[in-house]
Amino acid sequence: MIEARGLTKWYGDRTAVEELSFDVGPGAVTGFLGPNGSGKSTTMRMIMGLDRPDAGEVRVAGRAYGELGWPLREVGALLEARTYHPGRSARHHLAALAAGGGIPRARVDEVLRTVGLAEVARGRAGSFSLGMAQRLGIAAALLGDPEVLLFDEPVNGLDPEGVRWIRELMRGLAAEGRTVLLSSHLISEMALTADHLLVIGQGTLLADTSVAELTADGRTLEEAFFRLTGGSAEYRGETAPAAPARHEGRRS
Ligand SMILES: Nc1ncnc2c1ncn2[C@@H]1O[C@H](COP(=O)(O)OP(=O)(O)OP(=O)(O)O)[C@@H](O)[C@H]1O
Repeated sequence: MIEARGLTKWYGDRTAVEELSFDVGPGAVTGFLGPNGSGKSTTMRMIMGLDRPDAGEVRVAGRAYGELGWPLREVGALLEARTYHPGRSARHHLAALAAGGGIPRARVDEVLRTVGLAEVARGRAGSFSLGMAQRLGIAAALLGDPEVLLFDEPVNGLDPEGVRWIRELMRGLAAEGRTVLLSSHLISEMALTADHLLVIGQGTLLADTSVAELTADGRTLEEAFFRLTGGSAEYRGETAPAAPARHEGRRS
């Protein structure tokens, strides 16, 4: 269970997250959706104790992250790929995390097999592709066999087989009764993976609802998302490149 109450974060005079309150419950995949810059990563960082809220609080398994005795055994997260030393092997990286987190060494080989990196686990992780780095980040999140899991854009860089694998992994973790919070910009993928959705725009909560409810009137999840976030996208490109100004010559 993740419980956020009045969660607020400013960067200078910019409000990244404002008065966010929500619960993420066990036994389901909860999708975390929002346009670029809407505050998803900031929220996940606050859940993981990496950013301090300016107001409000967030609890994981009933406690603030900093109060957890063995945090890796309570909550696992993939927030960014490539958070390892490039000269270390995947196996060495995970073994160091296990040693520091009170996790049996045997878990290292288990999670390497789960994410499909067992064959390459002795090579330098610095040579990993983005997809392999994502898999290593997922292995680190799973290492402590935690009840609560957070994944920020886990399908980033994964090939179609990897995307399908992530979907099945997320669904499997939820089916085991775990709490799974998943952010992704791939709405079609979210429609296949998530049971519940938190939608944010400009740092505030726009919807806390089930996927079924959001699409009950026959709209696709993408249509529902655009309707919810229509006014809150911070960055928008042009639909066609602007034509260069023409200097019309004087005709005689
Ligand atoms: N370390 C930081 N310093 C200053 N501003 C920041 C910092 N981190 C985030 N922000 C700002 O906070 C806001 C929320 O950013 P955040 O990265 O949480 O959004 P996001 O929803 O994860 O975006 P994306 O989908 O693009 O990853 C943005 O306006 C961003 O510029």
